[in-house]
Amino acid sequence: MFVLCMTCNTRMGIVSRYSDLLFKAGGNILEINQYNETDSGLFFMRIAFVLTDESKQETLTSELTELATRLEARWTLHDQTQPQRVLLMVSKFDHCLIDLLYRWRIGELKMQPVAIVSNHPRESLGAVDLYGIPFHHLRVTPTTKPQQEARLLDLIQSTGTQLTVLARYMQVLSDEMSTHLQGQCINIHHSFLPGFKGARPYLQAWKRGVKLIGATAHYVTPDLDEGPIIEQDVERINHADTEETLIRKGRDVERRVLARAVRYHLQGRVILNGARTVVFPD
Ligand SMILES: Nc1nc2c(c(=O)[nH]1)N[C@@H](CN(C=O)c1ccc(C(=O)N[C@@H](CCC(=O)O)C(=O)O)cc1)CN2
Repeated sequence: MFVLCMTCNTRMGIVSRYSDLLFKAGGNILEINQYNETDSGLFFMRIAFVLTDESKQETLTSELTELATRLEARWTLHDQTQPQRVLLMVSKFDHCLIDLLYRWRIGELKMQPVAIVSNHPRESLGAVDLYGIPFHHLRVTPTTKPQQEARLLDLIQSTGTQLTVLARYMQVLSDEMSTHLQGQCINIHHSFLPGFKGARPYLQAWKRGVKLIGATAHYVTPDLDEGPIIEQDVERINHADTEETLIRKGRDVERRVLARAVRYHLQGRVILNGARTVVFPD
């Protein structure tokens, strides 16, 4: 199966042009989603299709390129039989990492984990099964971040990483690194953004006395906790909760929000729209 994502200035006939092109190329559309953003005049579309004759893929790609040029469209085409190479990053809290690895092991997340990176030694993860995925301890201090990030960048390039997931990685990536990874790095923030940014959102939530806590998965940008949001969810809490019970209740929300965001990204269901996203959920 292939997934085509495109965005361009809206006009009549975009859907029919693509569906006609795919039909003539022997493509069978399995799922199609589109959205017209009236304010901006932008059009967004995702088409999942199979090719009845795989040998036509090259011709199809050149025809799609021509059409995108005529439409001045931004587009991507992913062969879903080629799982994306994913680098997972973690600090002390491993619940999101373990959850992603479990969903990968049972086939829910179609990805190819290529490395697990932590700023803490392997022992900090205890007896967690990493299924033979190479583990890299990249220690960092405020003064060694450039060197550490140079090693991280080497690893991302040498493993052919296509998606980096910050699964409770608690170090701020530099402007250079987050810009280099634009649209290819997803972070799980343990609050319902824009509320309670920073490193201790559950303490902030407890002090504020909120009745709902949440989690937010977003693409990483140089602006801390400001990246385009992919997915969010909440959990009801009450006056009797402490920071500890919020951290416990928060773990479940973080796990499901990050897993959904990673799945949507891997399935080509997220299209960047400036500082926001268009998401076609499954
Ligand atoms: N460029 C970005 N890098 C990271 C982002 C981001 O949005 N843009 N998100 C963080 C994750 N995060 C919240 O979700 C977060 C992590 C860490 C901190 C923080 O203040 N860290 C301190 C050090 C904390 C420590 O050593 O324990 C720091 O880096 O000085 C705030 C928010 C991941 N990276």
